[in-house]
Amino acid sequence: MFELKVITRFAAAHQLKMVARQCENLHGHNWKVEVCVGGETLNEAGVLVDFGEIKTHVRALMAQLDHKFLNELEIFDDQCPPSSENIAHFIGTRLQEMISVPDVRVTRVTAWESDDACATYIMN
Ligand SMILES: Nc1nc2c(c(=O)[nH]1)N=C([C@H](O)[C@H](O)COP(=O)(O)OP(=O)(O)OP(=O)(O)O)CN2
Ligand SMILES: [Zn+2]
Repeated sequence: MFELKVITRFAAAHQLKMVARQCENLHGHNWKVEVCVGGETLNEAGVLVDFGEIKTHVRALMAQLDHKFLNELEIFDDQCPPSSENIAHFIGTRLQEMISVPDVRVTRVTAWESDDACATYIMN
């Protein structure tokens, strides 16, 4: 299998309950997001899918998150708070819906909220 990775970033604010107490205060992160897509078959140009297509889709998703107060977005709520886990899940599931190339699927999304902490959603 071939796997491609595209890295993007966004800045946003959030509040989390029931983690470390200081997370309940409004605060922000500069998230780094790694998106991986995989597949078996290369096209006639010798690529799985154009990096540009993946970047276009990921940028559209980043635009929904960048410089937002994540708790106020419709995609998050008390059952799905804006943790790095749920951010990675949101990006992965939406990106899969956007990719137009058959047999290319999102394999994993990693959301780094700092240099030393990240959450990865692995797609089935
Ligand atoms: N599994 C998760 N744990 C935590 C998440 C998360 O999304 N998934 N998020 C947070 C908060 O975003 C919080 O802002 C991070 O705070 P903290 O862990 O305290 O980060 P620090 O850099 O301040 O940590 P140090 O202890 O100074 O390294 C928390 N947990
Ligand atoms: Zn935080």
